[in-house]
Amino acid sequence: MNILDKIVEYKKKEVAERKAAAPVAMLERNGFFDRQPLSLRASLTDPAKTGVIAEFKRRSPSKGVINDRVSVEAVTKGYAAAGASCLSVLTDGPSFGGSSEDLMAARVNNIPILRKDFIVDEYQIVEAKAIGADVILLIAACLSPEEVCRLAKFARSLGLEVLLEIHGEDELGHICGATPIVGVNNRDLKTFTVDIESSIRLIERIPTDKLLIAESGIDNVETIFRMKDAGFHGFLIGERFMKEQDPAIAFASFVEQLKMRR
Ligand SMILES: O=C(O)c1ccccc1NCC(=O)[C@H](O)[C@H](O)COP(=O)(O)O
Repeated sequence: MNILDKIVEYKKKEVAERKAAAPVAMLERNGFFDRQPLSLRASLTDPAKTGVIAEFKRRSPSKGVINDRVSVEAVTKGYAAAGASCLSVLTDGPSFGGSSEDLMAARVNNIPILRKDFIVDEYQIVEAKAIGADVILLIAACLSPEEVCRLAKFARSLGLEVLLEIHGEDELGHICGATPIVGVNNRDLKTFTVDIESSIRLIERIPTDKLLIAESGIDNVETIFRMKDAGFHGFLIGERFMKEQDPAIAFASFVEQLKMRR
């Protein structure tokens, strides 16, 4: 069994336990449930912003501990102030050291927030709304095409946007009418190999009406410009900033480099 299958197997157990402890009706009473979500699409296409989805990520299966000394509130405020189009906050505990509390702490910011987790059940989408997320991630490698379309439609019925993540050609069939935003993960989540070139090749096969996000392994502005030229509209970046002592300062200096190249 590969690491992704293990994560998903554990996730299903975790969700079943949470469902029993806090039924949906209870989540709907959470403070954030009735707020109007912000739009990732609008933010990504705003020329005043960077197109970067800046991620708060304490650790990962591929890298172990990245940074466990910083506060989610301070880092995400810095990301937002420096021009992030969106925040991505890991809410998975066992593999990434994240939590729902992290996302709620990031909600002090007035830009869209992606709930970064392994979503396998409608319950997690209700949770996402209840903790203040605006966007959810659906990972093709964890779901069938039918599950993607069902979960995406459910998220949209709650006013949330959906980022569908694919990695290889074999996942192109997961794209559907309910998934207008498609992310191409440069990292193979089963082997952790990162390959920017294969993502660039893959986008030629994605319908041209989709908003495209490049994800993972982006560590310099040159890569952003290459990927922009190839047709990507947004860039999800975690470790490049989180590995630094002050991720917000690292992001601000990255943004300066982006501006100089414009
Ligand atoms: O990052 C991992 O090791 C990982 C392993 C298994 C499943 C998912 C994983 N990462 C999730 C992500 O998609 C990244 O956190 C995100 O794209 C940012 O990547 P990076 O800029 O390389 O930190």
